[in-house]
Amino acid sequence: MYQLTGVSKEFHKNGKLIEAIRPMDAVIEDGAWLAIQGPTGHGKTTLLQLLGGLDRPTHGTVEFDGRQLSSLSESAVTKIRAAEIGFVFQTFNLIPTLSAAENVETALVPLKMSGANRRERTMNALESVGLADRARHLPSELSGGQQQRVGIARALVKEPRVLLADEPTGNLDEDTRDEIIDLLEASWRERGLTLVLVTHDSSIVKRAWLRGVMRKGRLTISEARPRNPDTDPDVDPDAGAEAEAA
Ligand SMILES: Nc1ncnc2c1ncn2[C@@H]1O[C@H](COP(=O)(O)OP(=O)(O)OP(=O)(O)O)[C@@H](O)[C@H]1O
Repeated sequence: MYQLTGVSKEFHKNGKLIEAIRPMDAVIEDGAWLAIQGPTGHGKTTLLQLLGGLDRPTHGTVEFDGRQLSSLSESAVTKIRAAEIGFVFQTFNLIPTLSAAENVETALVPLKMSGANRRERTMNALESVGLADRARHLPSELSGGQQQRVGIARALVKEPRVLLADEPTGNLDEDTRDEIIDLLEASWRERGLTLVLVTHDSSIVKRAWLRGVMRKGRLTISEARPRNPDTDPDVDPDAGAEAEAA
């Protein structure tokens, strides 16, 4: 799914150089469930932005499904992002003046489908997160957990290949956190997604399949738990090798 080679990201602020990502390599296999933790300011969000094509590395290449995000035009990356990459944010990022359904539907606008098709997919997505009966509610009329469910429906409605979640439960209490992680995990399992999630919460990392640690701008990935063949979907063991050969 992802192959990062020699990737670094530098920022310049007030005449100072900030090395948010130091030169690193990584492979994230198709169908992986990777939870990334690490101290604050060590590059986790920056890494997610590179994986999502929201930003470009200073050096190195980010390959997504055989395509080098770093060398594609802005419009080509925007197209990939719109069709194949779902984002979930800590602060939900819903548009306050739009209903739950309208917020979800916004993700389909760039995909050029009929209004009827958009509305049908929107309702299916809201139903899949248990919020069909809240379709007309504004974000301010929903609880934090419900708002995050809308955020997840918005990310899933386009049927992405990857879900990138940045502290998706950071603003929620523990019970709601567990519900949201259950939902993300079910989506990963049922839809065969690749799930990459950043969190400060060790109890979430224990549920993931792979544990990533981001320290001083470098990611190391290790197995968090053995794969359970009864409940975990298959991954394509050659995905990394294929990306390497491409
Ligand atoms: N747009 C930017 N301009 C300048 N510096 C930036 C920018 N984005 C991030 N940084 C800096 O890069 C470093 C890594 O930031 P990043 O947000 O990736 O860390 P993080 O691990 O996600 O932190 P947290 O856990 O607090 O969210 C920090 O020193 C941050 O100040």
